[in-house]
Amino acid sequence: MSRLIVISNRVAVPKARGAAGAQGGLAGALNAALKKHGGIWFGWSGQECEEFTGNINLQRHEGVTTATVDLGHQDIEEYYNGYANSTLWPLFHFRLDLTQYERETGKGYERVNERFAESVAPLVDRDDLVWVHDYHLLPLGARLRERGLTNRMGFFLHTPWPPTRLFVSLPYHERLVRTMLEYDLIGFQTDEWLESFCHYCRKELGAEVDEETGRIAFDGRVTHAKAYPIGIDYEHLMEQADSGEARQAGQRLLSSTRRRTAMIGVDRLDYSKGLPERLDGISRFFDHHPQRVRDVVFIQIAPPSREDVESYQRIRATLEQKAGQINGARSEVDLVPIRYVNKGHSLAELCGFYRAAKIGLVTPLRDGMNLVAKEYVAAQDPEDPGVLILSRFAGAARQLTDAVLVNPHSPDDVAQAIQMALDMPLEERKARWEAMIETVREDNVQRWTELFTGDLAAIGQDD
Ligand SMILES: O=P(O)(O)OC[C@H]1O[C@H](O[C@H]2O[C@H](CO)[C@@H](O)[C@H](O)[C@H]2O)[C@H](O)[C@@H](O)[C@@H]1O
Ligand SMILES: O=c1ccn([C@@H]2O[C@H](COP(=O)(O)OP(=O)(O)O)[C@@H](O)[C@H]2O)c(=O)[nH]1
Repeated sequence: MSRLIVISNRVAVPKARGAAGAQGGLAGALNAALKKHGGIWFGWSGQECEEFTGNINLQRHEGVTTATVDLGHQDIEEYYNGYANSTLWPLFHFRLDLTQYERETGKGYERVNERFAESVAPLVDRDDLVWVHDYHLLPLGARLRERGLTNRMGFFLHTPWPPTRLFVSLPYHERLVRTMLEYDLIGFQTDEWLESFCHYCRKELGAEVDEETGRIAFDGRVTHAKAYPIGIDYEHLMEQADSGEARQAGQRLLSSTRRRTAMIGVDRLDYSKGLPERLDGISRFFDHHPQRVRDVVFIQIAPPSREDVESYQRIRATLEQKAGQINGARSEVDLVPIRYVNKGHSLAELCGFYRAAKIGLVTPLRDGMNLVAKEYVAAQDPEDPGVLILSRFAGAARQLTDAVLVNPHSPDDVAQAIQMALDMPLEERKARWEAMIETVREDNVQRWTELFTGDLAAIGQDD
């Protein structure tokens, strides 16, 4: 079996940047993938240095070798806060209103991709499989090819890929996608994003695209594109869910809610997660059913994320204001309907909360996958499972079709789903859960890794 070289912006090293929970689903998923496969995980340390030196910090932790570099202030500003998170992230989540197009940040993005290529290239052996992740590193494969790497190289996009009519608003969009076609295999979370990418390649680049097989021929090269929905590390989650830490966390939550039904939301504080819209839906439920305010309590866990980006500062302020308004209008001396927790929790604690909460609210406006939805399902008591309310615009909705699917933009829809969930008979809850747990258990992160790396390794063998 070839060694795997995983390259991503975010690397889960013990001292990584950010509070617990702020690192999102990618870090946990890749950690699981590498434990299984062996190899090296390269990326940014999350630390800022005076000037980029290219010095690599090698560490071995729980069987995974990480190789990280520090970035200078200007690099972080232009590449991470700038082009990645103020241009590509909003654009890829269909938010043209938040997308900034700045030539300087684009240059910083190119520069950091160049630096990554320069630093990681010497670590790659001839037979290694190279697997690059996410929108931070779209041109990295091309930069590695320029350095003479002929390895099989794959790329996985964890976010959505936007429709062509939105994507073409990006200056130099053609140049960016041309660089992506230097990868041998490009993976997407769902067929929808895959189709949008193929559509772009056909319409804008004039590439020859076989929609059936995902074969894209352009400029004398062939790239394969396919959907690989990411899953959770099911076994690991079950161990965590069985721990004393999980039980304690669940108990703590239950004793604080007394006899009220707990509803839970767990999301990085990101505008793509639809948090203010979720509160609007809850508020609408209270408007329609004032007598039920005493029956439910909503707990939103929202660790801060990308705090140096202005749109993230704004969403935080909006959310705090909205939670305050609803609580102001609905609280009693012994009752606060919304608990907004601005810090992260361990997976074990989350499992305890998931199980104690009889409703899981996962209502992003747009999301590549959303692993929280799958974790919520996995953590349920099979004899008395809770109800998952899930946005139809999350990648996860393609697989979890037995969740209560909602339009997160509609407060009425969300309110109605809450009512339905609260009143759902045990039989129906069980039937829905049984239908969902199978895909959560089987289509796990190990399977995702095997499918992607298996396809990547096979490329070239029968072409
Ligand atoms: O690294 P950050 O800037 O702190 O952000 C955290 C991660 O957020 C995004 O996660 C995505 O990947 C998940 C796993 O595939 C998926 O379920 C989710 O829908 C995506 O939003 C981002 O794409 C990652 O690069 C970040 O590390
Ligand atoms: O306090 C928290 C909040 C979230 N998470 C984890 O962060 C990930 C979020 O992944 P998801 O795919 O839902 O969204 P992303 O943040 O990657 O966009 C999940 O594995 C959560 O368990 C965590 O460990 N602690």
